[in-house]
Amino acid sequence: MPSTPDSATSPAAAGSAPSAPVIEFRDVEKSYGSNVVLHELNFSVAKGDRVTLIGPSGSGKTTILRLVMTLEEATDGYIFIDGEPLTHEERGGKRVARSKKDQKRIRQRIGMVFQQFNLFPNMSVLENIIEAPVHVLGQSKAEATARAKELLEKVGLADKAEQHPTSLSGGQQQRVAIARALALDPEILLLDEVTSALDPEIVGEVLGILRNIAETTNITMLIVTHEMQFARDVSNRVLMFDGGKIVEEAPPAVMFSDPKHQRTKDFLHAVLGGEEGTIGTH
Ligand SMILES: Nc1ncnc2c1ncn2[C@@H]1O[C@H](COP(=O)(O)OP(=O)(O)OP(=O)(O)O)[C@@H](O)[C@H]1O
Repeated sequence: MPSTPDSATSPAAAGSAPSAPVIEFRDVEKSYGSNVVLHELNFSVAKGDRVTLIGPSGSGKTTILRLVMTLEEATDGYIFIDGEPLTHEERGGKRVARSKKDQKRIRQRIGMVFQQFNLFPNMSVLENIIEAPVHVLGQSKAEATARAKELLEKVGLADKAEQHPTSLSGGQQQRVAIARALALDPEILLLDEVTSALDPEIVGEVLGILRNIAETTNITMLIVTHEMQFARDVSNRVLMFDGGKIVEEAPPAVMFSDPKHQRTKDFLHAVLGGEEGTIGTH
């Protein structure tokens, strides 16, 4: 198995400018004991793509994000970020782990927002946002603070910088978490069910901010969500998973109005209550 993206099929081989996919999964397998949760998974994500992963509970969507974030390691296969192996590479015919230093360097290009916010409760909002820029990227406190203030403005929380996360609503905490992920100026943003822990009436405020980020930046996004309208609005590709495999891929307008695979039809019917034809029409 080659350790770099296949030159025979790359744009470079076809004579155009060389550009590796931003994310590539090649024959990735993930097991927990005897439970195989991802089966020889192959897909790639181009720069600026917004890819939504949908599928029933347990189909492996979150595991994919956790693999990209290096919170989990694949059992087999290779993940490439900008053409560079993330956690493992092939050397001398063997699958070899990369150094923690290399993994950390690559991971700095990736931001993730979790369902449960994961903010530091003992730090102020501002301290939460500048922590990684200062300690991971080595920015000065002044530089990181200036950027954090811009981001707080962007997520509508400029007046909350000195408060602690516990004094904020769930929606506000998630907006802080989004600002924190953006503070690293990530090339890739991973969104894992970011509205699932929120009361229905504040889901819209968080999705509105993410829509704005999608419209005003070129950040590559990998999104796990049950908010099909959000997927319709933001993404250009939808991948339907079942049992750790991709069963169907399509642009959202096609996936939500004319799914081909029976599993996709059943899933969308269950999620949308038979209203799949109306997604994107309002
Ligand atoms: N740390 C773990 N240890 C053991 N099994 C795990 C672990 N994490 C995930 N799994 C299993 O991996 C499978 C895929 O889980 P994953 O969370 O990726 O699914 P999902 O599609 O994101 O589901 P949901 O929509 O419910 O979040 C499930 O069967 C789950 O039980």
